Amino acid sequence: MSGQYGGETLPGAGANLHPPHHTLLHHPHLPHHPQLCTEEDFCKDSFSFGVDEDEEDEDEEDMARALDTDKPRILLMGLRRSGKSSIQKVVFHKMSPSETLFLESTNKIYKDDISSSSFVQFQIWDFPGQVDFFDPTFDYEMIFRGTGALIFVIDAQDDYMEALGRLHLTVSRAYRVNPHINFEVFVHKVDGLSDDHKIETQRDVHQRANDDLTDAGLDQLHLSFYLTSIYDHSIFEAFSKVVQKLIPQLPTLENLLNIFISNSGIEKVFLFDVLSKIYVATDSSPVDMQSYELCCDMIDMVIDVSSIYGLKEDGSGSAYDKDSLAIIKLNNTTVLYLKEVTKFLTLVCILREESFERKGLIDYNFHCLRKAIHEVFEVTVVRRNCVEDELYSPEVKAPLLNGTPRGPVWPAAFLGRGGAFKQADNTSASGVSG
Ligand SMILES: Nc1nc2c(ncn2[C@@H]2O[C@H](COP(=O)(O)OP(=O)(O)OP(=O)(O)O)[C@@H](O)[C@H]2O)c(=O)[nH]1
Repeated sequence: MSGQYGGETLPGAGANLHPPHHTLLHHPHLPHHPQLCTEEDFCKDSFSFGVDEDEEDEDEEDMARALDTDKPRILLMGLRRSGKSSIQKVVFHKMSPSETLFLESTNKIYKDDISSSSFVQFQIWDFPGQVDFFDPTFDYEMIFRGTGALIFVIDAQDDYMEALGRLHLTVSRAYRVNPHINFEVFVHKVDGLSDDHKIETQRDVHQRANDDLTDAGLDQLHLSFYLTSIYDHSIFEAFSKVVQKLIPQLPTLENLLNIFISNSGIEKVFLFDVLSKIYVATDSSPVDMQSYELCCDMIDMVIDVSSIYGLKEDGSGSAYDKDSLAIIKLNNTTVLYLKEVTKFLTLVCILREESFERKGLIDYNFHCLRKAIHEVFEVTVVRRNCVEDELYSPEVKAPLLNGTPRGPVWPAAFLGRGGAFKQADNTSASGVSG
């Protein structure tokens, strides 16, 4: 076991909660991530198009294999040097932002299989800047057909008119092939802009992109816009939103978290993917960046301290496991409470010190919540297996998102069968379904 800080308070932690931005660099003790090992492994799993002819057959086989998988696919597209590879490396490979300065230009599609959570299993495909839709080796129809989200990255520090033209071409093609794709636009590198300039740029990009779509008769195509930078948490926030749209269980999780916080006197809760610090769900109160950043920093700190002091003497063990738990009391009467939920997920709560006096109640409710979350995913896996075993007809495939059932699945604990949350006044609260 490692990383247990149960009941311990780290004095003055609030003041020192900002370790260097990405201290998690290549942690060997995080849950095994098949694609996170080395750059070499990463490249082995890539495939290319429009490259040397003798590589083509192999590449096509790779592509066919990749397309065969049922995992949701997220595409990263945009002009050269807009920041696509940097985003992928910083969010999923713990590269520090300053290291991205040395990234070489991508000339192949890199397929990165993210299996960092038991249910958020998706692939990120990083495209080279010079994608040519007219290149016969680039089968864009096949690629777009299996895509869940298309992220188009626009460099906000550059003249973005060319990027807007490319955005229009890309999304209109993709939409014609697969109208179910979520189209996400990252107005990126905004760290170099003043606050006013950021807002103005986003407004301008939004306006021009939508005008282009209206002119092309594509008003029904919806684009979502995010201001992002790899130098702060905005890129993680934006990616969280992108990923959440691909999680069919999101409404169930949100309901569970709402019930949990209202019965436990908690102010805000995030369910995090530990490795990427993407939050896969939160309660329905608004997210403010400060709270999100605080929770991200807490995860970094727990993993860092665990990696140093929590492993066995022979260095075995994991920096994050079922006993991982941390409590930090800040100097402004706020308490941060982190607890393991699954191998890949952790819950981070923000609450007042006085609410934390009822720790027993919080722990009991956490136990119910944890059980419910496990049931959500067990039900999902069972349902997925049943569906896959029974039929492969288009009718059955249709409601699936790349192999995962859409629509809410109600765990027993949530429905009041397998348990119930306790309320702060100690009465029992059976779950409200729906
Ligand atoms: N200031 C700033 N620079 C960034 C940011 N993201 C990426 N960059 C820089 O932008 C440059 C290009 O980044 P890449 O990630 O290589 O861009 P790309 O879109 O993958 O480029 P291609 O592979 O040529 O298509 C690098 O020098 C990065 O350090 C950001 O958020 N802010």
